[in-house]
Amino acid sequence: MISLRDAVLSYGDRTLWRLDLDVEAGEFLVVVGSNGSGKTSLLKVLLGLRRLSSGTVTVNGRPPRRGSDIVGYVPQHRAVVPHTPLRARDLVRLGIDGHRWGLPLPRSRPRSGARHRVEAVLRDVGAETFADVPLDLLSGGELQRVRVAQALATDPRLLLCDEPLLSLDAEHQRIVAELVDRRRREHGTTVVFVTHELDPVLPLADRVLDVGAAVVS
Ligand SMILES: Nc1ncnc2c1ncn2[C@@H]1O[C@H](COP(=O)(O)OP(=O)(O)OP(=O)(O)O)[C@@H](O)[C@H]1O
Repeated sequence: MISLRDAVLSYGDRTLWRLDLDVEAGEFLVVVGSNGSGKTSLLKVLLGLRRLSSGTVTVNGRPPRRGSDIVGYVPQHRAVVPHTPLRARDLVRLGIDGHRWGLPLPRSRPRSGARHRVEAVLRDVGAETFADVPLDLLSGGELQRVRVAQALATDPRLLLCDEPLLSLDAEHQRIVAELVDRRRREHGTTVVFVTHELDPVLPLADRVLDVGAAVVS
């Protein structure tokens, strides 16, 4: 599903990592590394939002393409704007209608069946009961479930999660990690999961990649 060959990411003179990596379909890869080691940058390469400095990357056999339906993304959490008019179900709907990743993408045409799809993913993550609650009123754990639902809205084959356990208590860390893993088990979705919290995901992970150890010396 993912292949990186002699893949190097540098910013100016600073090389963040050099990676040779194959991730199989249905694999659960956990990515760790210190602050600033390049974990988010790796996800952005896989999303087609950053170019490698050298080497090659393919996702599902092709160079990554921004806005691809086969990739779902749970970005690093940012605070919800107070008094936002958006409800949980609206956020999930945006995952289908084109304003994914906070970027206005060209395809903003509503798709047939989108409403049913929104209901289905809200059900999948157990968010039906708070689907109509404004986002700024949701608890951290509820909001994180809705953000996972948004990433799953296009039925992706690859799910990229950037620290989805941040600021959740231990119980909700387990709930969110298991939610992602259930998706992987039931649909064969490949998972790349960036986290500083290893305990909740170690029982689920096939492999752990330390990008901090993948730096060129
Ligand atoms: N466009 C850019 N130009 C220059 N430097 C950048 C750019 N984007 C990111 N960086 C730097 O690259 C480093 C890696 O950033 P990245 O966000 O990938 O780290 P991270 O491992 O996800 O960190 P954290 O754990 O703190 O979220 C940081 O030092 C960051 O400042």
